Amino acid sequence: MKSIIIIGYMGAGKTTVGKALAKELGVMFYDLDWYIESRMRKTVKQIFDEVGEEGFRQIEHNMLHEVAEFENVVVSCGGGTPCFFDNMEYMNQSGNTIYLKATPETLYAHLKMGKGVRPLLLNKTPEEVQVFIREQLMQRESFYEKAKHIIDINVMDNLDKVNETVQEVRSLLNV
Ligand SMILES: Nc1ncnc2c1ncn2[C@@H]1O[C@H](COP(=O)(O)OP(=O)(O)O)[C@@H](O)[C@H]1O
Ligand SMILES: O=C(O)C1=C[C@@H](OP(=O)(O)O)[C@@H](O)[C@H](O)C1
Ligand SMILES: [Mg+2]
Repeated sequence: MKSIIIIGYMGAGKTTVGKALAKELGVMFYDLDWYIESRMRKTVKQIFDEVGEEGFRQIEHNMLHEVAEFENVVVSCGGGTPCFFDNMEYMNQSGNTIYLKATPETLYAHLKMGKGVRPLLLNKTPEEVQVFIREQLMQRESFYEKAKHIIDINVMDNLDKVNETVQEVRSLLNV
């Protein structure tokens, strides 16, 4: 199986869906943020604090090249991964890319439920976060839409939807 690479904005469910998909397929799962954290022995937040977003993007680019070398795996990227360097073209060459596409409202609802720390969203009021998501999604969409496959994620009010998305990916890729 060609590796499956999941992309999309923060809160789309890349990590959640990727993990469930890999489990079902019985293949290894790599979340790029987790991979970075274990290789650097620092959290994503610590990396942002120490070397800024620019430093993080360089590390992310390097680590992407490590995980994309693995065969027969599922990889979940960070929301910004496709938008820097030639990462998107590189991912399209290395595997089957899938964009989990969601509305700003769904993304915000997911992010509010989740406990994960996202440096780009810190120190903002709820209103500011919603505006930020809408604006950044518009800037990033053209990168995301280069993915080989796009799956629309509707408002997800329960985790059964994760399984629905996993089945959708499987039928799309015939895996
Ligand atoms: N299909 C879904 N239904 C409900 N909640 C979801 C779904 N997918 C993700 N979530 C929740 O949204 C939050 C963000 O998901 P996550 O997988 O971390 O997104 P990403 O990796 O794209 O930023 C998590 O708290 C997760 O439990
Ligand atoms: O969108 C982004 O620029 C980022 C998304 C995060 O990953 P998730 O999309 O899994 O939250 C993480 O890589 C970092 O906080 C930056
Ligand atoms: Mg994630």
